[in-house]
Amino acid sequence: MTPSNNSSDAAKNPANGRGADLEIKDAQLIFDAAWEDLEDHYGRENLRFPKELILLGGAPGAGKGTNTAFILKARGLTCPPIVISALLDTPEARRIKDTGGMVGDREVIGILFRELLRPEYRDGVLLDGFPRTKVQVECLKMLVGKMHELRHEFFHTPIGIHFRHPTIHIMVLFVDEKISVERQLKRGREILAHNEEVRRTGIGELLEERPTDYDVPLAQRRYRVFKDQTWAALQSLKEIFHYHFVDAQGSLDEVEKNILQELDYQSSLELDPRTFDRLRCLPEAREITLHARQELVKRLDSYELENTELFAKVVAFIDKKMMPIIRSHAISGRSLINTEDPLLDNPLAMTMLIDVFSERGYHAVIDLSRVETPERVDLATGAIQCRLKKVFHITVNFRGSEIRRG
Ligand SMILES: Nc1ncnc2c1ncn2[C@@H]1O[C@H](COP(=O)(O)OP(=O)(O)O)[C@@H](O)[C@H]1O
Repeated sequence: MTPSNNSSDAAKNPANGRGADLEIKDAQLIFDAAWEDLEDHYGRENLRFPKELILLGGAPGAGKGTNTAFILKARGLTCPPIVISALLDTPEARRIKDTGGMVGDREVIGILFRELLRPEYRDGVLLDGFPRTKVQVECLKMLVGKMHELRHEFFHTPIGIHFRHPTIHIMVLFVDEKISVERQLKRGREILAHNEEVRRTGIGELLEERPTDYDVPLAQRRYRVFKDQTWAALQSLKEIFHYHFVDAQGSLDEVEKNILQELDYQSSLELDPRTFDRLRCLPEAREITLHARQELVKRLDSYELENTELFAKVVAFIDKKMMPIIRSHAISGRSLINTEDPLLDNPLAMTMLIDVFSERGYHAVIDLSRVETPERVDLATGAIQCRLKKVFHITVNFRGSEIRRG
């Protein structure tokens, strides 16, 4: 594998004219190659990935390394984290990292996928620094897709237990450029001091000295690369996975508090996979309210165009039969209208009525009751024959008048 590949480098820079489609195609090619390699090397039944992935992102110096142990403890994980930049250790990868750039997606994906298969990560693992680009984000989505596919494939087999429902958390530690640069330089100073001490005493291990931790323009470049590429790429994961945004500007204590708060809040969402599968067909309230207004407009226009006659009847019904009553309740803002009009037997007419009121700023609710009215008695048997009467109770609420008596 080559340390850097041109296609993904180009994809990382939207300014060079390559569109999102090409980025996805790149991702598909990179993913397919990496996946094929895994299947050939390990066999499909051995592609056992971690049940839980915690993807820790954030600007350089945001505190990813600093807070890793704390996050692992909070999630009950005991295995060490996977630090992506530490995995990328070829001379070429080092050269790119030293100048504040990013190593090619092909290399990152290839190395990471293999690493994820290590048995110690089965229950869950934290990844520090992945995904960093749009292509890596797409590859992550494809990987999770494959994890679901394998889960279904092996569900009813003796090895089904190794293919559990994956839970993916994205945690982004946010700091601004000023703090990012300050903390990168702080880390540089700490590492220098540590290494001097190791050399002096011969005790301990030397830490890597990164050029970006000692040079303000390089540290700034790293921040900007993060902001332009990684930040945007991470946003697209919000809708798919558990997404935690953590303000990491404050003191260590404050950041820990923010992390716990985020994890606590989201843990209520971590249902058993079967429960989740059962509920996921129901949209969340925010999803349906988000586009409610546009949907209403679309429906009203379609009534006018496609069901003109019925729509005209509904509007005439509201105008002639309901509005006089509603007007007489203008002070209270609440009126209840009962009707047996057969127009409302048509469910579409009912929907139209509710929609028209919504569009005009009212809130209408329809309730239906069926009343059996005795019509005839069979004198021989005593049986009573009833007629079914349908009564629609329409409640219309709106903002009443502010006028108060007295
Ligand atoms: N909340 C914080 N307040 C002050 N310094 C911090 C904070 N979080 C991290 N640091 C310091 O910033 C430097 C970089 O942190 P590090 O965890 O290595 O960042 P990252 O892994 O995100 O690049 C370290 O010197 C660390 O001690």
